[in-house]
Amino acid sequence: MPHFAANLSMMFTEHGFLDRFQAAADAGFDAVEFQFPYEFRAADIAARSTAAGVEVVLFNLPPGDWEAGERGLAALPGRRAAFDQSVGTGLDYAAALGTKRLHVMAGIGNPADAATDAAYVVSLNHAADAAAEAGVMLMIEPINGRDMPGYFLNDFDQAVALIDRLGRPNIALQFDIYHRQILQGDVLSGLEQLLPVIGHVQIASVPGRNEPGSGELDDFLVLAALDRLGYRGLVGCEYRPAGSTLAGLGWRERLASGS
Ligand SMILES: O=C(O)C(=O)[C@H](O)CO
Ligand SMILES: [Mg+2]
Repeated sequence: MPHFAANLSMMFTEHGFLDRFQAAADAGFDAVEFQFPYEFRAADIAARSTAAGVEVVLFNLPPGDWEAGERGLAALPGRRAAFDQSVGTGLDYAAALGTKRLHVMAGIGNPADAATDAAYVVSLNHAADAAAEAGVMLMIEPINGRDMPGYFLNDFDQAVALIDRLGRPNIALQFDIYHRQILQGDVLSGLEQLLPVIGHVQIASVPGRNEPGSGELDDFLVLAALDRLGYRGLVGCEYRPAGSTLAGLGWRERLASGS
């Protein structure tokens, strides 16, 4: 059975953010991830994750001005200084929390635009240098255009070609099964082919983005395939519980029992 991380931006939202660490531990998770921790002090988050005994395995770099529509800065030609600053902030939080994986959001932009593509490459190279010094892996994740219209990185082939082109050992693919199924399906072949460049996996049902096992895909078959393929990394539970978080956790027992 894969090693699961509770996504605290989507799960346990019955509690305030800082209380979600203990709630996840009480529900049997020893690892957590979340999207944006930046409205809280890193020291306060570290105190809660340490007290709960959960490892913080992944979060995102600051995404720019979310309210104004920004969804990351890496591919934005005019936002290089802000991107560099976001790398510094993300790495400071990672150091405080002991986190070894950071997701770099690309931003809204046209992949066919040469200036945008060039900005993305320069940004990722810069971030990879800084992250390497800190022993941190950077993740890039294709995101479907229904959830995030206009997102620059919206294709798995595009992401893998970029990882190859950059050739940086600390840049890897965040394979979100939910986005993959919406973007192109063929999930099992994708996992098998891309395994060498996958640094993190996330899961949610499609189309509802709820608990695994509640959508169109046989998520249990996909999770079994991850084991069979030898994936030993984390699987982030990046789903919105259909009801209460605890009531929805029965999928773990169903997975374990194979029913
Ligand atoms: O939306 C997703 O799938 C993510 O993993 C990111 O954290 C973007 O918010
Ligand atoms: Mg994701």
